[in-house]
Amino acid sequence: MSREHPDRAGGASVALSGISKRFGDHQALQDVSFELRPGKVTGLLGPNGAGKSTLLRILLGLARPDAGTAHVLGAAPGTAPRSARRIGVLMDSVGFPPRMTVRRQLQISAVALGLPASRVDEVLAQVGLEGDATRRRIGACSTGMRQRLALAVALLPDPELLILDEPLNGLDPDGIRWMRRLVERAAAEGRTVLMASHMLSEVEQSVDDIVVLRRSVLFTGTLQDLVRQGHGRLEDAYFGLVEGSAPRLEDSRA
Ligand SMILES: Nc1ncnc2c1ncn2[C@@H]1O[C@H](COP(=O)(O)OP(=O)(O)OP(=O)(O)O)[C@@H](O)[C@H]1O
Repeated sequence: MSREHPDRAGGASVALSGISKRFGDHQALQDVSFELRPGKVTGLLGPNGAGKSTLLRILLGLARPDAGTAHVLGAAPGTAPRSARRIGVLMDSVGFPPRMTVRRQLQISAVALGLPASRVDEVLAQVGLEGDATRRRIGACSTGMRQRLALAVALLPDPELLILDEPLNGLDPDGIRWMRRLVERAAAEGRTVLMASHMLSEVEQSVDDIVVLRRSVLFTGTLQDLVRQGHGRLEDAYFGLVEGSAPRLEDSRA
């Protein structure tokens, strides 16, 4: 099954070229370039402070790069027509108002996006939040339930592009398997999925392509090619890249 969207015809749905970003005297991103393809899940890997969240914020138009260009669904970040309904974002599941119920939070998000109320029940079912769980105050939800709610908000608009920052946080093994299937299905439907995660073993099971970031792009390509660099082990390939890059990172702070 493949969804038809004009921006998906052939080209990349996200293209970054030469993106750099500095905070004071700290160079957070340096000359970052890569592309994301429709129908693929791309894993964004990198150690703490590598610049992953900064990059996601730039993609969403929440931060401005100092240099470089970004195209997201055929436009500059944050400017694609109807972008709020074409991009689903899971970045933080702790920011919800604690006294709000799960269902009410989704109803408000649906109204804000101009979506029909029926969409709320559809996504609640999709993320496995039904019955009593939908009437629970968010403050009384488990971390895993909040993560499912955050994903439900991301899925509400039936987006072409899904940006997921640490989507597996707080999920139990069953939740992790469920998330993997959901992401796989999203890609099979022709969506573009970018997933930042520290969980290498899970990334290895979920993604088609990989970007390894540590201020600069250390690798961009298929999972298969990266694993081959580690002689069959993603972990070895990852640490080979990341540990090999450490001196250059320190040099940059001078
Ligand atoms: N608004 C800001 N002001 C100053 N420094 C910032 C700001 N945002 C990020 N940084 C710095 O930029 C670097 C990259 O941060 P970022 O949060 O993008 O990394 P990350 O890869 O997402 O890390 P983590 O895996 O820990 O979430 C870090 O050194 C961080 O302290």
